[in-house]
Amino acid sequence: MASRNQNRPPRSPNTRKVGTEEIPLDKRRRIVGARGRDPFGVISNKPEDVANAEGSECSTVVVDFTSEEVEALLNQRMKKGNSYDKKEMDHRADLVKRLKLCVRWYKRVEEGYIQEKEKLRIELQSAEKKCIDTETEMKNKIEELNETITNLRMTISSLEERIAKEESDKLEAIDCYRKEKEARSVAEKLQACLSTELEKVRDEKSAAERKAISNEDLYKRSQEYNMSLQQYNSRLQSDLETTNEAHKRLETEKATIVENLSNVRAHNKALQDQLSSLKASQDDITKQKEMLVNDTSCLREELKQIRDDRDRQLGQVQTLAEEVSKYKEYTGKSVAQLDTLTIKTNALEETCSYQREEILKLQQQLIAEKEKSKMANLSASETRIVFEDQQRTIHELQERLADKEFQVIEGEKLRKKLHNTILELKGNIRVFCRVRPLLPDDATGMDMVVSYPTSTEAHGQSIDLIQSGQKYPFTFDKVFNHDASQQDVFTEISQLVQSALDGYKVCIFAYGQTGSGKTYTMMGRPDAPDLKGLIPRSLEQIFQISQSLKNQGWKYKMQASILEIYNETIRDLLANRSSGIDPTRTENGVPGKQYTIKHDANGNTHVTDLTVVDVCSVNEISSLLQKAAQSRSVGRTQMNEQSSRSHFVFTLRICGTNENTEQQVQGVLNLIDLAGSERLSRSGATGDRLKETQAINKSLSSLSDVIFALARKEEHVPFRNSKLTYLLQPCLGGDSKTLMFVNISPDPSSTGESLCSLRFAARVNACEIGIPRRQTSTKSFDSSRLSYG
Ligand SMILES: Nc1ncnc2c1ncn2[C@@H]1O[C@H](COP(=O)(O)OP(=O)(O)OP(=O)(O)O)[C@@H](O)[C@H]1O
Repeated sequence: MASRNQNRPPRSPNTRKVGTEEIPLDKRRRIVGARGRDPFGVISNKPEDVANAEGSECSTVVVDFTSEEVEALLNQRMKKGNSYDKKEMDHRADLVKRLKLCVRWYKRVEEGYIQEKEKLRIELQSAEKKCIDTETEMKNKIEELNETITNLRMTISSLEERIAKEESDKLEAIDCYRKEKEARSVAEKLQACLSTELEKVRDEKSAAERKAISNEDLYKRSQEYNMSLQQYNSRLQSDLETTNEAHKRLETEKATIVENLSNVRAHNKALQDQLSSLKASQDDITKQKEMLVNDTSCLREELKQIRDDRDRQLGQVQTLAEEVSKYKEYTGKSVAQLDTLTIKTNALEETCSYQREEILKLQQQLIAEKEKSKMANLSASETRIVFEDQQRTIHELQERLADKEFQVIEGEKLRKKLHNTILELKGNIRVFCRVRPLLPDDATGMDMVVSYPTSTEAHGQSIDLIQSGQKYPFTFDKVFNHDASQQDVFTEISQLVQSALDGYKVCIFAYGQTGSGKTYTMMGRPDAPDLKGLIPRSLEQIFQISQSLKNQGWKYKMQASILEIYNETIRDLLANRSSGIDPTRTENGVPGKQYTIKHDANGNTHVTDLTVVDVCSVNEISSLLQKAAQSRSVGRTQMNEQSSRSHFVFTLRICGTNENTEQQVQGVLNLIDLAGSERLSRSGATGDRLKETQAINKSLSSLSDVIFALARKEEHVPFRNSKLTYLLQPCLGGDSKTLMFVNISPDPSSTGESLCSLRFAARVNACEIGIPRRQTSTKSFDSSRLSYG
């Protein structure tokens, strides 16, 4: 790749020091090559050095050289042109060699420069393409990420809903479980109570049964005892009866004995013996009787005792019988109680078994609920994990999004910078030429007046105009021939429209003679989509891009105004003219609108009383353009204009703010259809028509002067010379972008005007670099010649 430094010519070593002291730094060009060797060793007096230098100058190392030095070298040659001695001849030969070297070096540098320019262009194109690719990729990624985020948000909300539902289910289950537990404990307590009561009743029942059995035993024993007592009593009675019978018998025996005694007494004596023996036997019997009486009393006492015992026993039996009956009664009661208790117990047992079943069911339910709760806990924890995962993912995505947004913003900044660099490299002031096709009304039967050189260098940028057999060549940034479509033309300027959105001030002019296609270029035919001009296409692009930049946080506010300048008078084309009266005119002594142009410190232009409309869509703009076209035609009729003799200025102010980066841009897009340039001689002007043509020519030459002065950074810029230039003052110069279309008619009868237009445009075009382009010379061009007189 050719080094940029090759653009500088070599500098002689003997002039180097002087040059460093004398020549200002900004004018000096310094070249640094690869090897660090001074190539101007070759420009010494030694022929071998020269030869070496010729072979090695491609590897030029350090060279300082100025155009003044070359001039000095040439002058030196000229001065010494008259001496012919050998030394002088050698010196000249040496000079010639050095100059040849210089010339060759220049050629190579020029080639290198062209290559470098080409490469730079290719690099810029690829960088631009890359930038566009990155931009679309970023946009796609952002869209993808936005989609993913919305999906994730939806998933999260559904998961949150599920979690909330499951939580409520879980709480319900827990509540249910708690209630069941309480019911179960209450039932268990009741069961325990009833069991103890049942146990008590059972104990009581068994005690009562035991008591009844013992009572029955007692009763039986008492009856048995009673029987035995009755038997004993009857035995005692029979014993008493036998004893009484024995006593009676004894009594009778006594009587018989007594009788026998008397008998015996008689026999007493006889029986004395007997008596004594009888006495003894009587004593025995008395004794026996006493014994028997004792026995009887004993028996009586015993009987009494037995009777007492019997009475006591009877009392006891009675109490026992009472007790038995009481016990029987009690047993009956107990049995009834037992029955009721048994019924109760049965009922309780039933309740118990029912409750046991219920408890079993509840336990099963509880187990199921526990399972459910476990599952719910599991799924909740799983969900929580998923949720946390998703939150992490969201966080990551958000971070990535922020990164991408940052990258997009940086990319956008880079794109803007590159875009602007490209435009600056192309030139902040550019001139395009457009030749319209021949129209049926154009003069025919004559030779073609325009041709397009086809050499590679000039291809697409050159145009030759033939007038009276003489060829006038011109070079512009771009030449559109009669075949170029509206889209072809727009493609070339669309980058400028982007610049307006990026915050730059852009002016696009259409300049040319009447009928050369200015209005066709700027407005086209809005009804036919393919034939739409630059204004509708630019506005469509602006709204499209501003919409697509919304994703990056950009919001745009657009304001449109449309005016025309006729005879140095401003006409508001958006003013309401319901009465059909021009608002600038005074009516009944009331002064009309003034339309004074004012510029503020921020570089904004304000035209007093001018209608400024906020616009949000292309449709709104279309209706504004329609309204302006109507106002323009009404104005023309009122002012008795024959054709388009006014400058049409469409201004769109773009105010963009980025809420993400807090950036602000303020761009202006001016689209201007200039009044047709016309030679005074042609217009056949007299009176008002003459004044009108003079005003147009003055403002056009003023425009060219202003652009020229701005490009050359001249201190005095004559903005106030015309309303048009004063109006556009903040939008011209600096880093503003200016594009001039010079429209040419191929009509052979208007070659003079075409030549004039091309010269005008060539002058504007020359501003960009300050020197004439190709063979187009503007040095001798005087703007006063633009008067077309
Ligand atoms: N590139 C083109 N292709 C086809 N027709 C064209 C082209 N340029 C201009 N014309 C036609 O030429 C005629 C004159 O064009 P236009 O009205 O745009 O010229 P103008 O420079 O605006 O004239 P004026 O200064 O009078 O307004 C129109 O009929 C237009 O349709």
